[in-house]
Amino acid sequence: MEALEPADFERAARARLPAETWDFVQGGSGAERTLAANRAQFEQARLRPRTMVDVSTTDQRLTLLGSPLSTPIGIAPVAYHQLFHPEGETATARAAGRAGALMVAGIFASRTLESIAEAATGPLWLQLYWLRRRDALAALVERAEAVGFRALVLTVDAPRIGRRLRDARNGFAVPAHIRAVNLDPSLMAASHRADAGSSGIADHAKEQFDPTLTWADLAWLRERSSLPIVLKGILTAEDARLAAEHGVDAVVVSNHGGRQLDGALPTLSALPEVVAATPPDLPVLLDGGVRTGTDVALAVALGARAVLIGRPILWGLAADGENGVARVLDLLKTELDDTLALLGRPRLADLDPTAVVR
Ligand SMILES: Cc1cc2nc3c(=O)[nH]c(=O)nc-3n(C[C@H](O)[C@H](O)[C@H](O)COP(=O)(O)O)c2cc1C
Ligand SMILES: CC(C)CC(=O)C(=O)O
Repeated sequence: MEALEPADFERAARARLPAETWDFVQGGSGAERTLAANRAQFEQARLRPRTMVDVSTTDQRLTLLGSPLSTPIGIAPVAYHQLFHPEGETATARAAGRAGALMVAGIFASRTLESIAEAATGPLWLQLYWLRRRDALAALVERAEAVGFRALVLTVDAPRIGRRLRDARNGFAVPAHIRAVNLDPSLMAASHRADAGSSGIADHAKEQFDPTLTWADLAWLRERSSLPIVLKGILTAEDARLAAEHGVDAVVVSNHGGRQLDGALPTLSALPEVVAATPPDLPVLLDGGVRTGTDVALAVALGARAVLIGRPILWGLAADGENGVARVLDLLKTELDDTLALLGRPRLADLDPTAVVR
């Protein structure tokens, strides 16, 4: 049967993936309240359609940190794409290129930065965690810059890993043959075994993530790279203001897909305060629970310049590799196009808060 919405890929992916991988993807932290709330906010919001507007052409193109994009729908950073398809991140990067979409590769990518860059035909950003081993981080930044990555995305909501009960119950560990190949194996060993009542992911983070990260540390990253710096995991006006004061180039309103602080604000609720607290020229992106073109329009109307998609990309990748990811992106783009036309707001710039009732 032809897939007509991203949820069709969700069913296909579930049928293909081992149960513990499925739980790793779909799960959140704690009671999964934030995971559910991300979706609930999109489901409860309503659009105010305008009529008698010429919508014979719609346009979802934009420029983000200097890169032209065909769509405001980008790919969120996710560890270990080879958990979902043998080609891993290179398949995802090719699909992003076909869609004219941004791809954010993860620090725990299972393919090398060089091979991802070679597969990509569109803009790539690299996500970083604040590792204790700053020398490894510095080397990664240098490599990323050398092969053409265009921004660094520092994830700031993970000083440690949220309590993910599904992974702890499953004793989830990254299978030995799937590796974060851009980092020295000695830094990754803990990911591949799980202690009782924990997961390899959580144990690894405890060992390797540096929880002392503060605003003052951004200077270290600035010194090492001329690439734009994006902070991922901002949920409050206070932190948005600090990001702007520290010269950050963009922020991503994110609660890590409900995988970190359970009970944290859903992202669509946090977006307006972050947008209000940032200067107009500082792009605000959003991720968490974006599943349809309507969701994209809601986020853009409330001030997001672009959205990132996490799990649906993995569903496409698991179901059909590069073609699955390309189809998921294509479906979302088509849905957004329909939404812009039926809403009477044919360009992204026509979307503003008056398009939304919450
Ligand atoms: C399986 C999985 C792995 C993830 N790995 C990372 C990661 O390595 N770095 C990161 O910053 N975010 C990671 N995230 C969070 C995503 O970047 C993103 O914030 C989240 O998935 C967006 O929500 P959505 O899945 O509801 O679209 C991961 C999410 C999932 C589901
Ligand atoms: C390997 C993990 C730290 C990746 C992650 O951020 C996540 O699972 O949410």
